[in-house]
Amino acid sequence: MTPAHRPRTALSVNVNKVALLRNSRHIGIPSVTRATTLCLQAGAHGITVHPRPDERHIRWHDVFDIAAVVQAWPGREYNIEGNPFHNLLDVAREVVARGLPLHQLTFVPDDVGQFTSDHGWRLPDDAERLRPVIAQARALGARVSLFMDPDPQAMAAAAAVGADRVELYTEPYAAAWPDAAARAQWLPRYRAAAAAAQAAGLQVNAGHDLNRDNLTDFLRAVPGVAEVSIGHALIADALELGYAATVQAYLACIAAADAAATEAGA
Ligand SMILES: CC(=O)[C@@H](O)[C@H](O)COP(=O)(O)O
Ligand SMILES: NCC(=O)COP(=O)(O)O
Repeated sequence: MTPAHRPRTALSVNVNKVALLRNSRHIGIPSVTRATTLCLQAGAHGITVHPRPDERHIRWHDVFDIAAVVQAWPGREYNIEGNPFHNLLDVAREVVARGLPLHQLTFVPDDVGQFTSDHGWRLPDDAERLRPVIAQARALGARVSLFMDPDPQAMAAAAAVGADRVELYTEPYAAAWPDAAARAQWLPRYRAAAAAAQAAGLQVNAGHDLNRDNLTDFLRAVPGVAEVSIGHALIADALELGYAATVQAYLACIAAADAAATEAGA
C-alpha cells in the first residue's frame, strides 16, 4: 500500500528486533530485508536501524542491504541511529560511497554495549564535540537529528550546534502512560520541549517505547512531530498480527492524532 496522503507525522519502522531474532540462529530468518519490504508495502514512511558497535542486532551488512531495499521505494526515508563517536559515521560514509540512500542520521549518546538508549545529549556541555561531527554528517547529505531529553532549555543549543532536528526521548512518557496523573505530568514537558525546538528552527522527531496504546495521546498533546521511529513494540505486535496489519494499526494511531489536530484547526 502506498500512503495516499502523508500525515503530519511520518512513521519510521525500526527493524533492530527483527535482526535480534535472526541472530539467534545462522539461517537468516526472520529476514530484515523482507521485514523492510513488508513494512514499506504496508505504508510505513521510512525505516530506522541502530547498528550498535557490538552488532547484537543490526550488522554492518544489514545497513547496506536495507538501504538497497529503501532505495527501491522513492519517497521513503532511511534513518540510521548511533553514536557519532563510535561507528555511526563510518557506516554512513560507506552507505553514501555505495550510492545508497541516507536521509537522516540520529546521533544517540549511547555507550558501547549499552542495554538500550536511556538519555539524550547534554547541551551545551556536548556542543563543542558535536559541532564537527554534525558538519561531517551534513556533508554526506544527511539531515542530523539529536536524541534529546524533553528539556526545553536545551533546544536552542541543539539548533546552535547545527542540528536539523531533535528526537525527543519518549521512554519516561511511555513508562508514565498507564497512570493518567503521571502522564499528565510528563506531556507538558514534551510539549514545551517541542515548542522550544520549533521556535529555534528545528523539526521534532520522537521515539523510544512508543506503542499502539500511547502513540495517539502523545501526538495529540505534542503538536508538529515530524516523525516517530518505533521498533520494539511494533515488532512485538507484528509477531502477533503480521507486519501489514501492524503498520496499518500504527498509521491509524497517527491518523487519529491528525484528525484531532485538523478538528482543532491546527
Ligand atoms: C535511540 C532509540 O531510542 C532507539 O534506537 C532505541 O535505543 C532502540 O535501540 P535498541 O533496539 O538497541 O534497544
Ligand atoms: N528512535 C527510537 C527507535 O528507533 C525505536 O525505539 P523503540 O521503539 O525500539 O523503543
